[in-house]
Amino acid sequence: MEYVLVDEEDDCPQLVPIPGKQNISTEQIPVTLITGYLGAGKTTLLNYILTEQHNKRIAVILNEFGEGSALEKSLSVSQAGELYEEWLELRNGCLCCSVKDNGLKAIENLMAKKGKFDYILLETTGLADPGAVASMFWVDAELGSEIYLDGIITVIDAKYGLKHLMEEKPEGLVNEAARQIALADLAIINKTDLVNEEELNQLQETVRSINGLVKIVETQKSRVDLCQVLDLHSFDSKSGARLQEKLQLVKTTRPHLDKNILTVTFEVCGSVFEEDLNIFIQVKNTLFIAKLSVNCCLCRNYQLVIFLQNLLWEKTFKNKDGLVMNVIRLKGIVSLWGKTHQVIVQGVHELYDLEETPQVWSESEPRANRLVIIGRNLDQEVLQQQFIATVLNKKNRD
Ligand SMILES: Nc1nc2c(ncn2[C@@H]2O[C@H](COP(=O)(O)OP(=O)(O)OP(=O)(O)O)[C@@H](O)[C@H]2O)c(=O)[nH]1
Ligand SMILES: [Zn+2]
Repeated sequence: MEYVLVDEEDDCPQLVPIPGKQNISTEQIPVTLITGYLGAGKTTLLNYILTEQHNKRIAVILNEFGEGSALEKSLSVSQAGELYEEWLELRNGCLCCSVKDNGLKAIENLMAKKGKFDYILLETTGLADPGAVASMFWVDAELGSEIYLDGIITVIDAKYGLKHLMEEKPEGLVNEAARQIALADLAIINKTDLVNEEELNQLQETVRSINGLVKIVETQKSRVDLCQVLDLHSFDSKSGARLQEKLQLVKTTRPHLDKNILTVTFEVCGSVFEEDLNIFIQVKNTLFIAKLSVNCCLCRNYQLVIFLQNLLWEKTFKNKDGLVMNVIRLKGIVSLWGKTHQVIVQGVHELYDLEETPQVWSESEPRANRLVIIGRNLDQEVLQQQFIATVLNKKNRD
């Protein structure tokens, strides 16, 4: 069942079913976001994918939208080696702020005109915040869009990557290069021909210290095995089985350069207690309801919801220096009371989502909740304690 949000009186929105939307075909097209600092090798990667790929109709969208104020921007789309241009009207001249209204619609219009693509690659500018673009695609997919977010790739310049990561930003601002790494599912360290082994190791370590979950590959001329790039299913439950193993390998990191961004992980045994209460969750974020409505049976798990809300929206968690924790990406597997299947938790900035995976908890193994959180000012101990205090039922802890 699909829902739309009807925001009647200020803060009490209601969900209303959209008639006739139930039977929408689920054949959605994956979109992969390609981020990376200026000159890292994004376009080289796109060209490589287009020439390597033979059995997919891939559309490449180059988001060359600068900071300028022009209302119309062109959208270059290349498909099967053919290049054409579309004109987009952007209200505020920046794709990340308007992708939902315009960018996505433009892509859908394009498909209506030119026939469906099998895959979409979207290159964002070196400075755009990929998190904003990513969350829009993510939410839209839940709302019945034809497109879903498959993964986020960042291309890093082996020679200048460290320098970009070390750039000091004014108080409160995140280093863009670090943020791109924090969000990524795959980091491609490109131009390895320009560095020696020691430099390469140092960069790898730094990338790993920011994002303990990201897969790192090294390339020259962005030549990477396509199965490492496409169809990653990083945001859906299809990654469930692999994810559990992967999460177990992740370690809490010590920040190397950007003092702030790091990865924190913890495991708490037991199941999250599912209160069978008809509590109306106080919601401030409309996108959140939109997402929860899709998984309505899970949202009753309000203790977990409260933990996530405190972490992502209320930002009530502080580290030991009193600095507010700020999450860029979150991933985990939780065990809900009464559910035989593992549940995936995903978060990008302030959005999060719970989804049951096809993976069943094994009878012989104790159930556990494992979270990996990437962001600023995180403290592993504090987060684990908060998780236990907020989420785990008392009965469970004793
Ligand atoms: N030495 C070396 N140069 C490379 C490699 N890969 C790409 N380049 C060069 O680096 C330059 C920038 O590559 P692009 O692919 O245009 O980088 P980009 O990230 O798309 O750059 P912007 O779109 O400006 O942000 C080009 O001149 C490439 O030929 C590599 O592995 N080694
Ligand atoms: Zn923007």
